[in-house]
Amino acid sequence: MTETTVSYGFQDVTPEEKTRRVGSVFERVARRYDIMNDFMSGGLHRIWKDEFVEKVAPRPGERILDMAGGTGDIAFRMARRGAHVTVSDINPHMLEEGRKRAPAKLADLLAWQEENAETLSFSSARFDAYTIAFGIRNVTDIPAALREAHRVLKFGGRFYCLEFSRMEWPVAADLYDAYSLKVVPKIGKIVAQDEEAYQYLVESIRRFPPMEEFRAMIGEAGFARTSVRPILGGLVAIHSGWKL
Ligand SMILES: C[S@@+](CC[C@H](N)C(=O)[O-])C[C@H]1O[C@@H](n2cnc3c(N)ncnc32)[C@H](O)[C@@H]1O
Repeated sequence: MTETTVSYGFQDVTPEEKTRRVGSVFERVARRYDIMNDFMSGGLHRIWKDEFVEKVAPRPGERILDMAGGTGDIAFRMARRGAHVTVSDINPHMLEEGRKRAPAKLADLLAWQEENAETLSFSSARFDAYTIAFGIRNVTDIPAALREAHRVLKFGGRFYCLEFSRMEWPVAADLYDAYSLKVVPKIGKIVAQDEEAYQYLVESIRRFPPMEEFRAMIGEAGFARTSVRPILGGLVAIHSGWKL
């Protein structure tokens, strides 16, 4: 009998092993996670996150679940617009860094809760919107996480995902490949003292499904009116869908 495997970067491992290894990656990098994002992307991740939150268009009083919310970058942006945001992540070390960084004036709008995206403890039809930024490719069972996103949304609720994808500009794509696979792990070694963690993070981008394939997966989870907006030729993409 063949054992089910999933990708951990370029390696195929058991689902349990992926969950364990991803947990270890984010435990190790939690303290340097935010500074590494600036180093790796030259600050671009801030612009992508701003664009993502523009698309979400949170309204005052809305209840939003920011899944795989890590150290809170997306949640802070949405809470600044008056939304009540539950920041959930499987990793307590990432949430702990987020709590430390949270602006005091947003405290009443933020709740922090450890959760596995695949098996949420929230009741059904609870949130107006669900966001997940640079998180879904780290989840072991992606279809299960998408089904859970659909379950916890109210009817009329919105789903948004920001994730790295495949750049489709030919020359730029080759340069980006070389930069991410060869340079980023070295930056990880210097800044976060962890080359292996950043090797995984860049390899996992290559193993993530292409935009249209991922869009189909969102549809299979039950979402309607799915769409995808590529940014920088598909380097990153914003996927969205509705629970109708
Ligand atoms: C690259 S970080 C993204 C953090 C944040 N959303 C951001 O944009 O900066 C990925 C996060 O996914 C979380 N994660 C991985 N697997 C998860 C799962 N099954 N359920 C919830 N969070 C998960 C990790 O712990 C990590 O905090």
